[in-house]
Amino acid sequence: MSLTADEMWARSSFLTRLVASSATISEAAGDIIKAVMTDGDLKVINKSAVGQPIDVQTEADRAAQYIIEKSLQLKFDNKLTIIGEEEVTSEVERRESGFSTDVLALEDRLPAEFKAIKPEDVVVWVDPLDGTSEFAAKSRGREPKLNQVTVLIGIAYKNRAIAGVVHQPYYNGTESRTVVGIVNTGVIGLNVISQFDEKVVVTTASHSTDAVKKAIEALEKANLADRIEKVSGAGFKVLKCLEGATAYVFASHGCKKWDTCAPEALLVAAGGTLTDISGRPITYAANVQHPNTGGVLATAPTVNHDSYVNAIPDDVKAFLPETPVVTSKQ
Ligand SMILES: Nc1ncnc2c1ncn2[C@@H]1O[C@H](COP(=O)(O)O)[C@@H](O)[C@H]1OP(=O)(O)O
Ligand SMILES: [Mg+2]
Ligand SMILES: [Mg+2]
Ligand SMILES: [Mg+2]
Repeated sequence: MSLTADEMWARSSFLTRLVASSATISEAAGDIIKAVMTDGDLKVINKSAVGQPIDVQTEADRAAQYIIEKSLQLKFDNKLTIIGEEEVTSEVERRESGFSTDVLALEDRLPAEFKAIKPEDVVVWVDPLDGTSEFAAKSRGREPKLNQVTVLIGIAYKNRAIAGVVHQPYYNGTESRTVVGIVNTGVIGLNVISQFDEKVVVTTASHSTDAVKKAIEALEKANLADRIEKVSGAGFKVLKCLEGATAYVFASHGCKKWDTCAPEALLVAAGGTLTDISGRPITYAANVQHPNTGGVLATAPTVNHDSYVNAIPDDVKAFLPETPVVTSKQ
């Protein structure tokens, strides 16, 4: 006899409940993102300091951050440590209290260690809208590639990314999809490709630097990159690595912990790997500095991660040090 949704919730551990709620909340955030786009006034601001490269934020980033944080804290009695890209400023009335029964069905496969996780053991890393430069492309006179926009909710335990929700509001035009992964448990929402006819390496479309170019050239020389695809968003690039690309390489430090936590967990759950450019694991402790100072290197399932790490030139690695863990607030 199959269980009702409420019965599935009642028998589930905290982690499965958190991921199941995050999946549905990411979809509510996706609805809000689409509503802002339909409304047409993105209310774009530049977050960066004077003299720094432009770093845009829109009303969709702000409103999506708001609904995600408020809904998660309401559902879990304000017990969560949430670190989000944006401040919780743009009020949205809606609270999402639903959850995905597809995610709750993973409960039986959850490792015993994960079943014992409590709210105070986790850090939730939220990027309410990854790929803002695409979302806001029209403000700079360019047609946006909206399928590159994602909502990212990542869960870290003992400093490691263990569960991730990657929601694509415009997966297929206006149709959305939600992809979820829990490490050592499973992936739902996408068919993982792990055989490759050619080595496609994805990298940044909007934040290229000399080091980024040098890393890519070295991979080409080592026959590890037959074709380069420049696309936006850390979430979208990791989805690419699950659907035919071999690697995601970003030898720069603009990408932050909320960009990589959910994608890393999803990729690792599928059998892939995500580290910094030197092969060091990325730490998601609550007191870690936010920028991924060591860059990002992700490889698809069945790909030899070390071969990519080894091909990155030493001077590029030296330029991208490991992220320090700090005790003071940043
Ligand atoms: N220099 C930077 N300044 C701000 N955000 C950055 C920078 N570089 C990367 N990011 C964030 O990392 C993501 C992946 O980078 P890229 O698309 O260049 O590969 C971007 O979508 C952006 O996230 P967000 O859109 O959430 O601000
Ligand atoms: Mg941003
Ligand atoms: Mg981002
Ligand atoms: Mg963002």
